[in-house]
Amino acid sequence: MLPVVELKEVTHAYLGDREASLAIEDLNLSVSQGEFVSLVGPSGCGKTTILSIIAGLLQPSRGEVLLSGRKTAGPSPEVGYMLQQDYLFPWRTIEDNALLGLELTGRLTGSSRAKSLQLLADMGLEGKEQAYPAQLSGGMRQRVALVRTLATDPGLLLLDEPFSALDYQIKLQLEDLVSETLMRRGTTAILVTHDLSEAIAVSSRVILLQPNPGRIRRIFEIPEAIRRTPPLYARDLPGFAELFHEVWKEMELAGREEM
Ligand SMILES: Nc1ncnc2c1ncn2[C@@H]1O[C@H](COP(=O)(O)OP(=O)(O)OP(=O)(O)O)[C@@H](O)[C@H]1O
Repeated sequence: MLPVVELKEVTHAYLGDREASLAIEDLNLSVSQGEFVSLVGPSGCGKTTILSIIAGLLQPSRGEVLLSGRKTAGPSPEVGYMLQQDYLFPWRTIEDNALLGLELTGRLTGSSRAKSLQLLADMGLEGKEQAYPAQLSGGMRQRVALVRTLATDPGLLLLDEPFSALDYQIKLQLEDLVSETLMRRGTTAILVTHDLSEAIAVSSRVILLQPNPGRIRRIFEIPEAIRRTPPLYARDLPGFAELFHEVWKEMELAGREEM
């Protein structure tokens, strides 16, 4: 089967007035259907640049990105992008916010609306449909943003630190919910996070990047037992702490070598 997303020799330099800065260089990455991959690494190693390129928001200076085998040219409805901030519209109800992606892509029908309302209920938001964002907690708003992204049924979900602004306990609950929802739907996802324990708990593969320029330093395959266990409980499994220390050590080295 074709990979959902494939990066081939992708290089990107940001152009300033006087000089170009090389953000990522010769990056090769392939993500298969149903995989949940995390990108981790020291600040500035190119994680957000990679997501922006996959989302079609940024054209790489060199190399190519294939979505299900097809070369990308700009943003695709196949790709859902969820950010740290929820970006809900304060003047729209929760239901109307959740349906926004469907509306904008001309896919709002009786059946897609019913599915979205069900998804809101699955996310524990039943009864909140007619509320406004300001009446909800941060964790609830982030769940609405997730429903809005999933409602369009993207083949690939990009998550840029979606839990980092939340309280620790809420963050753990949301990790569980998102991981379970994505696994059930078979959604392919790429997560950017600074939280190594989150990356190990939710992913099938953790990709460690190093900066200057951004390159893949090491790929950690997450053992099946950890992968199949809800993130909250995965953290207590044998082998989790060792894996955490291994990734941590490698990340320290990646950060130190650039200094
Ligand atoms: N718009 C831009 N213009 C110029 N340089 C940029 C721009 N965006 C990012 N960079 C540079 O590209 C490199 C990669 O940045 P990027 O934001 O992708 O890294 P990151 O790993 O997501 O960082 P962080 O973990 O701090 O969010 C950094 O050196 C950064 O300074």
